[in-house]
Amino acid sequence: MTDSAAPAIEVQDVCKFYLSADGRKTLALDRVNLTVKRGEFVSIIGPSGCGKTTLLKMVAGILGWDEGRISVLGAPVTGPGAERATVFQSFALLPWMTVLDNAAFGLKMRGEAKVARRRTAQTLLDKVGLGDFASAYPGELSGGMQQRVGLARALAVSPDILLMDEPFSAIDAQTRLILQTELLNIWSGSDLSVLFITHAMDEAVFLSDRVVIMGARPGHVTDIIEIDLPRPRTEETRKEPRFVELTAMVWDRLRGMIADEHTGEAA
Ligand SMILES: Nc1ncnc2c1ncn2[C@@H]1O[C@H](COP(=O)(O)OP(=O)(O)OP(=O)(O)O)[C@@H](O)[C@H]1O
Repeated sequence: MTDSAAPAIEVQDVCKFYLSADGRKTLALDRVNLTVKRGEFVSIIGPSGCGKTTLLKMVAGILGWDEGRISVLGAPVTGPGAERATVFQSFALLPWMTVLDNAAFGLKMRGEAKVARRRTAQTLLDKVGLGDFASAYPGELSGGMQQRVGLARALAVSPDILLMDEPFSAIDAQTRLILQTELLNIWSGSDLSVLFITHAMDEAVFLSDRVVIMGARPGHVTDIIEIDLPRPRTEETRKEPRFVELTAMVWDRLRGMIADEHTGEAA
């Protein structure tokens, strides 16, 4: 059961420990709180190892936690669910399947009939600009095109919530800018709530309503920055003084933590 008034994602006082090979318990996330409202686009940025992927996997329902509560659409997370879809950095496409069957894969897992799932997948491939590549194989596509297939596959299952773990980080810089705009176009015409992990400050600012900054050792939320840039955002947005200012603000908040991390490494 979902609650129509509840936020899309609610993380309350969540702690996560990992067990190291020698049996020691390490605190990976320390009392993390995070809310993503319905229809909101929220990015998480933070130094390597601060627990961004751990948090996303917990919201996806593929990793447990030790303390606190996580709910989506008002219902406690107890595992993966039909209302959430995930896009990973690694594309995670099946190389022996055509682009169409890759895009239809989530629907196949849900038991949808072949004709219906292929029809839906074709619609989504058209939406991400790959309509003509349905019968190609992933190995024949560029990285940017493969990630478009990953996005089509995630959207094909009509999720309420899209969880994206550095989806554009393996893609060249120019294509990345184009994919950011395409993602915003898809999101703005939908009711999707998005939780997006990135290392790129300009990407976080360009895409988001709010940017959540995390610190490491143990992972915790240090800041939340409201991104008050008007929408729709376009290539012109990137040239606006406020865009530059917000990107600098994110860097200011991150810089100290990253400097500490390098000092720690050198010691
Ligand atoms: N399976 C695991 N077993 C033990 N420790 C783990 C495991 N997975 C992650 N960790 C540790 O938990 C912490 C958080 O890892 P996580 O991958 O969530 O960070 P991250 O912020 O996503 O990093 P990156 O930006 O480098 O992808 C790190 O210190 C990592 O070494």
